[in-house]
Parts: sequence; structure tokens; C-alpha cells
Amino acid sequence: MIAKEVGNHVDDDGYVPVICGLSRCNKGDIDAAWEGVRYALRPRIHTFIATSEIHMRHKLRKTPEEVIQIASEMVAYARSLGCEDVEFSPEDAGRSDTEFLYRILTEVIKAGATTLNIPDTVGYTLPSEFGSLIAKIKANTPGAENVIISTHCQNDLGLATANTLAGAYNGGRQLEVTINGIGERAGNASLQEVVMAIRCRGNELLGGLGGLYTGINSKHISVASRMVSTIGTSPSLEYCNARS
Ligand SMILES: CC(C)C(=O)C(=O)O
Repeated sequence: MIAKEVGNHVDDDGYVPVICGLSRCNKGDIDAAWEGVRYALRPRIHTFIATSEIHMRHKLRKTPEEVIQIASEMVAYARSLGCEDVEFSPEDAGRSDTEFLYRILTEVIKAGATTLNIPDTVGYTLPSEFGSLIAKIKANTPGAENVIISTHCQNDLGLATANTLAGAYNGGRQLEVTINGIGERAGNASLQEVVMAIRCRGNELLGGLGGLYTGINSKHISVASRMVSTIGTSPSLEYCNARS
């Protein structure tokens, strides 16, 4: 329904939203995601697999080579369904070996990934580290110049917005955020904080890169924020409750 209704809406200025389905790196998930998004004018499949040592060894029980093979096969599989827009995430990238990230990202680009999303899944990095990770991925991943680099920052240490901005400063051109910062545990980077930081300081602070801007009409943010706050508690409250 979302794909058919929202995904077929063309704004007055010609903008059409991308409708994206998230899936683990397996055919069943990817088929289900494709079924959910395929009726949109701009469908996308976002597939992910963990790349940190701790996740590969204890959660996936796979070797790094097996993880690379699964990731590239599943990105190619998503493309083979007719989906021209495929996002790939190396889950727990913030705690992954950077050399391994370059290798897996190189392979998924070859397999057809169009966006590389870099998640700080457990909200562990500091802004300097996350910014440097984005810069290093851009510099050391062959083919990265032809895809969009994206950030996905969790807020466990209260740094999701700062990390997202550091990612943008270092070349991230898709920033994954949520209204009011809702999300797992302490939440994700907050849309309103990131949008307003870029709006207020993007030209000045990020001017060396030609200035940054978003296409978001900030006048609608407070209405959206109030609406979302009526249907759930805030991430920080959930986080405190979970720990008390
Ligand atoms: C699936 C990915 C993007 C994710 O949510 C995370 O790693 O936090």
C-alpha cells in the first residue's frame, strides 16, 4: 500500500519518494522486501550483514570470506529481481576492521550496490572516529566514487547527531535519521537536529566542501515531531527504563 500510494505520488516540483524495504542477506527476506516496494516508482532494497569480528564469529558463525560471498551474492540477487537501486550495510561497521570493510564494500559495488550505508550499530564511535571511517572508506574502496555513501548512527553514547554530521563533513551524502530520534535502545540520529544543524551551519562549517543542504522543508518538522510523539515514548526514556 505504501509503495502504491506514497511511492507513486509526484510532488509539484517533480520529486518522487524512494520506497525502501530492509532485509537480511537471504533470498526469502529479499523477495519479501521486493514484493513490498516493487510497485513504487522508485523502489529500493536495503540488505545488510554483520562485518565485525564479534558479530561474524558469534552471531553469524561465518568466516569473513563466507560473509563477503553472501553479501555479494545477495546484492546481485536483489539486482536480478529488477531492482536497480540496492543499498548495502555492513552491520556494526563502527566496530569492524577497516581493511575488511574496504574488501566487502568493493565486492558489493561490483555486484551492483548503489548506496553503501555505514552503520555505527551499537553507537560506539566518537565523531572523529566516525568521520575518519567515512573518509577512509571513500579513499580506499575502489568504485566508491560511483555510489552514495550513507551514515546510520545510533545514540547509545549520545553522539548520533555529532557522528552523522562528522560523516556528512567527510563525504556522506545520505544521512539516515528518524523523527524525534526514535529507534532501538537510545535511538538513532534525530532528523530535526541533523536537518537544523545543516540548515544553520552547513554553509559556514561545511563550506569547504561546497556547502551542504537538505531538501527538507523545516517548517513541517514540528508538526511531524508532535505527531510522532503522540504514538510512542522517547528513545531516551525507553533506554533508561530498560536499564532500571
Ligand atoms: C540494518 C542496519 C542499517 C542497522 O539498522 C544498524 O546496523 O544499526
